[in-house]
Amino acid sequence: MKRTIILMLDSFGIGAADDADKFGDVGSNTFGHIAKMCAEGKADVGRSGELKLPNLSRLGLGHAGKEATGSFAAGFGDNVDIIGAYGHCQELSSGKDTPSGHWEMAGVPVLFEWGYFSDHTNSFPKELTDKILERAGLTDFLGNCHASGTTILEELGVEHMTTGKPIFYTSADSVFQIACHEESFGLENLYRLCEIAREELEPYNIGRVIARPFVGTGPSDFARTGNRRDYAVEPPSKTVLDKLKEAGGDVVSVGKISDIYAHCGITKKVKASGLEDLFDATLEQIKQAGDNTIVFTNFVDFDSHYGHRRDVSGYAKALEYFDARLPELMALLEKDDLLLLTADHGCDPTWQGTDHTREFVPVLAYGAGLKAGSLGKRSTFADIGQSIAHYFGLSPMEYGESFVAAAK
Ligand SMILES: O=P(O)(O)O[C@H]1O[C@H](CO)[C@@H](O)[C@H]1O
Ligand SMILES: [Mn+2]
Ligand SMILES: [Mn+2]
Repeated sequence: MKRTIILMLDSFGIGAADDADKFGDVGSNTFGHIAKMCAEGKADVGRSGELKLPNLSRLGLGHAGKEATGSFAAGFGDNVDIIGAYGHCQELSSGKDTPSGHWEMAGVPVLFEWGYFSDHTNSFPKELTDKILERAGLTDFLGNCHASGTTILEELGVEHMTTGKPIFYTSADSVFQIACHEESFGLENLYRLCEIAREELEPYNIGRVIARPFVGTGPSDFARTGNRRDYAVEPPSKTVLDKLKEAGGDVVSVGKISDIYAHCGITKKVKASGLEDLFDATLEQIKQAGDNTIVFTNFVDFDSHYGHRRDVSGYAKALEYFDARLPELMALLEKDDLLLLTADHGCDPTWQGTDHTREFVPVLAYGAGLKAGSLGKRSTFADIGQSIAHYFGLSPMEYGESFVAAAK
């Protein structure tokens, strides 16, 4: 029986990539800086002390971090019995965004440049927003800037609720984001507005439109909900997910995976939000998964709740929760299953600003006859996609080098 489980820890980078200078990210290290802050007693909100990730350590996380940066993260060292194959992957794609990272790990790096709205204020061309408003039957909008999605709600959420004007904002990512109140504006209205924006953005080469629904009555209780929806463009060529689907296999998306691949190569979508629900849903899908199946989960909270919010304690606590639940998941694995843990980019919560950071991502692989030990530095995330193709006996991907043997 052949099954691959991919646990995608959104934003869990393990040290500045070789080309971090092009992004202003030299010295960034999501994992390393969280561990350092924990060891210094500076990440004690809701948790305390050193970062403790015993199960990820046994899979090789600490060692992968050491190979990526030259030294072990604080609290991690050699005194662990390694059971996984571990490595660190450089990104080939031009951007440090979520779709690029995901597509590349499925074998399709993004070698073209995305469009960006790089002006921090008056970010959007008037002809674009005019068209979107006209088609949606609206007269005006708020925002028109780079922003953190929670800060902009504090600033403009009340005005949005009283005027009915949607909030349009962007970031260093190739995104057009729309925040609207779930009740006063309406969730379906927000989704419709995003679909219009997706169409009108076609000439601008923007990776994603993101619906950012929220609830609450004012800045003190505004909260974004799990009804976020990402409208991505389609990957530029077939990913390993498409290949397995075409070969008659199953590709189960848990959380926002399906959205990120624009629903290409997915045979089943399972909705879940929040770390606990995402983990529960993953376990349930592994229990149900038959032969020739990928179960692929995006754990988005690391990025959206903690990385972008620059919340070190929250990030550490979430990692410790994830780690504590890993044994439950590993107990469900069968002999030939392939377990892969990785990330799509960094989002160092100690870094300036609120954007992603260009980092190596870990690849921790377990099962499928893999020998414990180092896989070394991988020159592209596509090694993951190539390994999956090889494991399932699919035709090779154009990019990447496999680190697993084909399963019998
Ligand atoms: O600040 P929020 O809305 O979470 O936005 C973040 O999430 C988006 C997608 O990753 C990016 O634009 C990033 O800035
Ligand atoms: Mn991401
Ligand atoms: Mn992000």
